Amino acid sequence: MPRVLVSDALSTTAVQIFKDRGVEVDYLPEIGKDKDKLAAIIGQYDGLAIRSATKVMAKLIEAATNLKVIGRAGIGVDNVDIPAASRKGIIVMNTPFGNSITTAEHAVALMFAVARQIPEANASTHAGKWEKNKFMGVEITGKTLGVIGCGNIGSIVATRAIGLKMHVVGFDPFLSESRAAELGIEKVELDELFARADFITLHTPLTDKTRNIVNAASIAKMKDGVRIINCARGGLIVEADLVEALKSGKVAGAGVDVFEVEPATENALFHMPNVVCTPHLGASTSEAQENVALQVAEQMSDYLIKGAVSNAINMPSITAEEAPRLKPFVKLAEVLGAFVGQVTEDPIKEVEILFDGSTASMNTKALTSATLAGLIRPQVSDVNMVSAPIMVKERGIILSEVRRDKSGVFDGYIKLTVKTEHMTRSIAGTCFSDGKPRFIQIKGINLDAEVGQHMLYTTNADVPGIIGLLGTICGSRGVNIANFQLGRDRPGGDAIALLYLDEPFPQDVLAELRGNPKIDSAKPLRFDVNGG
Ligand SMILES: NC(=O)c1ccc[n+]([C@@H]2O[C@H](COP(=O)([O-])OP(=O)(O)OC[C@H]3O[C@@H](n4cnc5c(N)ncnc54)[C@H](O)[C@@H]3O)[C@@H](O)[C@H]2O)c1
Ligand SMILES: O=C(O)[C@H](O)COP(=O)(O)O
Repeated sequence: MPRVLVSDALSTTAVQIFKDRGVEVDYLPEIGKDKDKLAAIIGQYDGLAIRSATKVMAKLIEAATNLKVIGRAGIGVDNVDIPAASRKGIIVMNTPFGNSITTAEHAVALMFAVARQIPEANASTHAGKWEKNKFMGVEITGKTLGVIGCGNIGSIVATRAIGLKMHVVGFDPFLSESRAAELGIEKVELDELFARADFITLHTPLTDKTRNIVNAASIAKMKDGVRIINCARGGLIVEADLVEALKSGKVAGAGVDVFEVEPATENALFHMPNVVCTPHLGASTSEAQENVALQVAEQMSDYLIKGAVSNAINMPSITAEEAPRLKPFVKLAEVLGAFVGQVTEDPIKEVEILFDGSTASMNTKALTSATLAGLIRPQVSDVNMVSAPIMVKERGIILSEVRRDKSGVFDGYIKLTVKTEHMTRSIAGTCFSDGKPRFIQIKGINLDAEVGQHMLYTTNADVPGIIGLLGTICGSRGVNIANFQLGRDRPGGDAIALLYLDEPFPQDVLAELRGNPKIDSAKPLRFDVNGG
């Protein structure tokens, strides 16, 4: 039974869902804050469910020897070292929509709070001061709101603001004109947004491009008296620059839910007039927390139990419905990759994967990942469908995928072609109704060969006596041949043989075979025929 650790304060709905789905679960909501304790136990778990308090960095990932999936009950995954997780073959998934409305509402709430100085007025009133003249606010009706990042949350904020009679300008490099029109917002460049907005709200992920997007230079481009709201990530604003701009009056107010360093127990923004701070509460409503807990537990269970992948950051999605149909083809793709990976010694420069007929309409991203995993596993043993694409990219291998309509007798097949400096190799395979992978073409030679755990692949000229030669050498050295497959491109042309063996082919017999002038090459192969 797979085992999951919940290391942050998720709704306990998640715990029940894990149990109902047949996943053992430990709920230790405080442990995520204690790096050492977490590292000491993480090796026991197949899954880790987190919010933003658990930092899953390279050291923890190193210790996570059994971990297969990290589930983020929320949106931002900047607390997870995704490249390190991918290299280790760990899927990272989030719950992209579960808390968007809640977070958008928090941004709108902060905007009002800043516009009308509600927290300070509240504190003053509770203190019995009745400072009616002190808290003069501004209306938001008719004002321009600049939304930086018009994805799920940004677009909800935009539509709410339009409902509040604001004019909305948006900057997002991935926002199309048609989407902007659909939302009723004006798409502008960043500098124009800075120049025109009375209120600015941030809704981008924290990336190298967005880090420090609000700094002294960008603030200088803004309107005097601008108000800034940040419910996205702390690193988007240079806090020291914001403090200076608040002091000078350039920025009239700020609503800040997220900080450069969290938990933020000390910060230069604290105690400043008209700075409204909340402790990363954007996603903290009972509705959102139920949503994300339920969703993350379902997604993680689906993956651990059924192999279905949804909302993964570092792996193509595989739905629970398609997982059973895809499974044999994933195996086929791995086996094709493994064949070429084992017979290719030169560094690989290019990989082409052709999806013919029915395979072209399958989840080819998943099939490509599986092919690549099989292909590079002989060189890097610790690789899977998650880590293979990143490793292939890191090695500078050029990858191309081709899809085409059914072109031959098979309903569909996959053909893998690999180029090195010196040669091009190709292999094709399909799955029959028994779900078993078959090689249907090797080196352009047609055949119909099952996949065995231990095999020997030889190439030779098509001349009489090869079967006898292989049989004699193997027989005299006690190597039992369980089965045999032959193929040739034409009479007297190039020929190949596949021998099915009970055990790995002995090295000394291999040397004898390779020394025989009738055999061009002989390569022992091993396939994981039983593994998922
Ligand atoms: N305060 C909270 O509790 C809380 C809750 C949820 C999400 N968040 C944060 O909000 C962020 C946004 O969430 P979302 O669900 O809207 O994500 P999303 O992926 O739907 O939207 C992000 C948008 O940012 C855009 N973007 C990327 N780089 C940009 C750039 N350089 N300039 C402008 N736009 C850029 C993207 O194109 C995308 O449209 C998350 O990454 C997360 O960090 C915070
Ligand atoms: O990215 C998110 O989903 C938010 O930052 C929420 O974080 P939290 O789960 O720690 O509240």
